[in-house]
Amino acid sequence: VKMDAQIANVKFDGLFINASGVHCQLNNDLDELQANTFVAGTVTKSATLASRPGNPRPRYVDLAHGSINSMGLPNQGFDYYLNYALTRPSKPVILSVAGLSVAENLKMLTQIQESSFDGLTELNLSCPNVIGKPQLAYDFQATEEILTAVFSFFKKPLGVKLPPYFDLVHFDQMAAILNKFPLSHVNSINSIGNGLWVDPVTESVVIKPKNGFGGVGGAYILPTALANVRAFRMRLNPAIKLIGTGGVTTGADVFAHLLCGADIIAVGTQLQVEGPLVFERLTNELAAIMDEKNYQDIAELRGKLKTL
Ligand SMILES: O=C(O)c1[nH]c(=O)[nH]c(=O)c1Cl
Repeated sequence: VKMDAQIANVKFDGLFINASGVHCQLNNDLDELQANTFVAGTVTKSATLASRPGNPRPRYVDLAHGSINSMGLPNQGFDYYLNYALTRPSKPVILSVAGLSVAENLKMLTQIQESSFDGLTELNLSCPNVIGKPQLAYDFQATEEILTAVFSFFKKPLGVKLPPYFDLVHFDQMAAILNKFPLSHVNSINSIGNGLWVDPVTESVVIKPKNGFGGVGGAYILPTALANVRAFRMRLNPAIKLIGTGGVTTGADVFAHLLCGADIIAVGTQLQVEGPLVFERLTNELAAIMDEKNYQDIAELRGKLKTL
């Protein structure tokens, strides 16, 4: 079964990447994914200029049908990941940046522009867990302003990582903004921000930061992820590709994301729970579904979701 995709000048020989934040903080984590036959590319942990320890622990917990996290952007610092991208990969590396200010984002993007990096860059506009900082992409004016500033000098392929939206008018408004820019891709969705999990035994929250509020991932968020992928596919210029992230735990979930229009599939919580073997399982489960339906190539079904 033919499973590949292209975003800008970057060819992915397969469908699967990790979701940023999972299995991608250190070189060894990234190398392990790069070496995995069923992984088509890797995304680095979103970087800030300086390295960060992140929020106090416990800051990640697996739940019955997903996860909750308030990591707080722990990362090795931007240079570490740029260096990895420049020296190590056999497969595409997507460089994720999440500066704590517009200026910090512009600084990192300038360094990428001036470097020999020729892969994809992803501007994370949706981290929900930096205390005191909003998820930038919920502010439409600020989003348009930062993208205008970025594209005034950044000439390499650039995508954005978006939070989930929950209102059709918001899809219209955000897509109208994004369509103004020569984006390589949109990665939708990030975790559903500021969920809360309660342990009835301890009568307590389960993560320490932010009084227990954190981004929700995993099966809980699949319907929201599918809606966002579909909504943006229906609204964005076809030249803007889609990375479908959120809620993928089975081959059927992958198939659903593809029907909604995803070009590439990112796996987060299920990768955290199951480890890199998840990619072989998802590949096999998807291939079985495609065989059963007599599809030879993903291109035959991508974006072809039917309505009633
Ligand atoms: O707390 C985090 O590090 C984090 N956690 C998320 O669920 N999404 C993000 O984009 C980030 Cl940056």
